[in-house]
Amino acid sequence: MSTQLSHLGNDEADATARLMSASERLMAEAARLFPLAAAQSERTIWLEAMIDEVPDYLYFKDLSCRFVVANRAITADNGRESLVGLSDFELHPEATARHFFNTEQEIIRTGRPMLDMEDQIRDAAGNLKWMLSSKLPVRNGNGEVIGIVGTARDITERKLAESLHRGQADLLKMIALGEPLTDVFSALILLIEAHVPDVTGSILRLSPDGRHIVNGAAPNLDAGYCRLIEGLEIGPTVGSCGTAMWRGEPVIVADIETDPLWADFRHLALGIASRACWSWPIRSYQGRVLGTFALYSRETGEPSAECTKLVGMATHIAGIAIERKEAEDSIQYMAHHDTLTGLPNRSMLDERVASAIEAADDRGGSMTLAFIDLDNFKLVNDSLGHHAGDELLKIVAARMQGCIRASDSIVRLGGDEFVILISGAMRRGEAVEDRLRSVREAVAEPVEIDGRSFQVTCSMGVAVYPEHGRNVSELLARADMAMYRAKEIGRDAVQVFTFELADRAHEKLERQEELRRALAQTEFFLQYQPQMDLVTGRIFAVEALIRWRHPERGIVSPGEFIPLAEETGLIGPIGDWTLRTACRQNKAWQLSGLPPIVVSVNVSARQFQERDWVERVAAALEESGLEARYLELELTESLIMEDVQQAVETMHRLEQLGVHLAIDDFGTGYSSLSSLKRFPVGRLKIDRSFVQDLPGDSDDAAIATAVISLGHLLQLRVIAEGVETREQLDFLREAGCDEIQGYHISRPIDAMALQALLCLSEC
Ligand SMILES: Nc1nc2c(ncn2[C@@H]2O[C@H](COP(=O)(O)O[C@H]3[C@@H](O)[C@H](n4cnc5c(=O)[nH]c(N)nc54)O[C@@H]3COP(=O)(O)O)[C@@H](O)[C@H]2O)c(=O)[nH]1
Repeated sequence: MSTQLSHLGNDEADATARLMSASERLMAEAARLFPLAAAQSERTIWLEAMIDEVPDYLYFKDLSCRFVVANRAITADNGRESLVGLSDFELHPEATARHFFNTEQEIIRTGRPMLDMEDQIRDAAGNLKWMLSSKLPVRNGNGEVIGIVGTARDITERKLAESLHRGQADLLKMIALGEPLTDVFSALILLIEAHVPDVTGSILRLSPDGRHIVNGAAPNLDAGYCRLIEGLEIGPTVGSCGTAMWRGEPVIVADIETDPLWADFRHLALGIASRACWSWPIRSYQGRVLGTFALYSRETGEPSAECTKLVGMATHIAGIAIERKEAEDSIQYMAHHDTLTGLPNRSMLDERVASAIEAADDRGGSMTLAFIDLDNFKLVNDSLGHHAGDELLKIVAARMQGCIRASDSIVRLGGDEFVILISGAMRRGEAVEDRLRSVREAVAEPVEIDGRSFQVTCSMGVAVYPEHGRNVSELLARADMAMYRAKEIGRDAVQVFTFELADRAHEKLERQEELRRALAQTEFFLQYQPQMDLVTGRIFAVEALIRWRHPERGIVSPGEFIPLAEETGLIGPIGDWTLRTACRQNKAWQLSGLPPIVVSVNVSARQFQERDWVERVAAALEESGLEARYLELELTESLIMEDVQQAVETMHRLEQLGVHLAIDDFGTGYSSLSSLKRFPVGRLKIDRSFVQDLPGDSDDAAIATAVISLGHLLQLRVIAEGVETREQLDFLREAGCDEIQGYHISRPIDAMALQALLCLSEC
């Protein structure tokens, strides 16, 4: 056979040359093996015999595309004795044959080979096969094309593996893109059905309670059958799937008709002409059973090893899909719910308020937001610990949820803050306060945590759409504002928002800003009010009293700004400033040669409760160089009574520093005599209110006398404040009071004036 390839391109010439040289080598090999077969006819016989041994298809066709030579592989696969003289039209369906014919005619017409073509054919046994084929022109000695030579190789397995890979990749992509689980399941089942002949797949899931069958997908299984098995309780003999889920292991039923596992359900399966059902559990990464992947077959029997391997892949992918969906669902849940109480959270509130507003607009109606804050929750947290605080929140949340109507929602904003959304208008004659009463009452029911029983109340602020705000943040801010007002008026109350409230809050905010500025720009200063020993007549101490030199309002008294400073937390830095300034001033008086006196500084509750308060007192003393015995801290009765245990501890630490402690405003609080005994204080200060009507008011006279006696019984010194008259002084001296403070001696004065006063009395 001679070859003329000069007219072909390089690649094509190479391929053709390879094929031709392979034939030549084949012939040379035949000549080497059979040197004695010299005659051409004999050589042809040997050559054909050799060609028949090749497992790939090898053939030669003439110009009309009829087989001239065809090896055994192609002949047998076509179910023939010989293909010589036949065309593809006699072997394949019309469309396939036409495709082959057109390709081959093109090769003959152009003289160009066609290499590595992939074609799908059906063999004589009816099996679909994928073939990789190359076809090349064959020329005679004159270079004329006289036919084609073709080779083809069965690549069905490789194609199946490729399609399986592609299918898996597509499935993983679907999972990654979060496509619906039923779509992923259906694609998975179709993939397996495409690779396992004559089976119908199904995926079932296990219900969240771990007890019931839930349909996943079964694109080719009878829908009526699927409906009938939905919700069945899994168990030791519940067909293949119910049993596989129950056992957590594959259940291969080769014959549904006889297998006892199907006793109660075989009529269902036989109704859809299924004779075998093989079910494998789908598991989570940690091994939890999530569902089953099952294959139904019309024939009795067991799955092949290949099928079992494929299903292994399928259950793995189904497990990933379900776990991902569960993770997605739980992320969604967490994004919209509070983990502690299980109530919806702020993001859910936004959505619900938006749709409640929409509904109100549609009906021309309204909706209401109630902002709820537990009263003194911090106290529970601080005194009983965070565990108790968390428990309380859970209990209260459940109680509130139990009180609201199905159409309303309750949300935890965070901490001890909740919001109730009341959709729609109130009923005729019903006020919002009535609607919220049951919630307040439920909250106020006694709570028992860790063996301790106590009660909490709550304060509520209400804002109504559309009167009080147009959107969720406006409504929430206004309900919050109203809630603060409810706290201000004594807690355990409901306050509906009003625009006057908003003005007040705005004003407050402005004053708060002014306070900040005052601190930054040192607009504060101290005045000092002398305290006199009634026996010696000596000024032995002064009380430091803060003042604010406001740029527009002039001197502002502490009674006006201390409560706001306490509320906003600014009392911390303001109190520090007072303490440091008073210590520095006292030291300065000492350094100026005056006899040492004690400076008394007021301490607010919030300051006193700060964790590092004692350290801050120590720092003020150290910084000023003042000895601790020349500093007295005035604590009010009510401050101490907020948390007696804690207060006594802090007082002892202060006592260890060496500072004096006094109880201010004595008589206005509720200190019990037993607790008073435990306070390491040196002085009681009779409140001004009991002094101002002395000596005329017999009640006040009795109280003042009693406080003096009580103080002395406890070995405390007693000072009376607000002494304005000689008569008051005389009465107090007569009653045994040790010391006095008041306008009668001196109004609060600045440091220079006090220095002069001290100098006058001492020098
Ligand atoms: N936490 C802090 N509280 C402080 C500080 N400085 C003052 N205060 C507290 O503010 C309240 C008002 O104080 P103020 O306007 O300074 O009034 C004090 C005296 O001026 C007033 N006083 C004294 N003598 C008389 C008198 O004869 N008549 C009369 N009508 N008033 C008099 O009494 C106030 C002192 O009270 P007290 O502290 O209870 O001794 C007041 O509660 C201050 O405590 C501060 O720096 N921090």
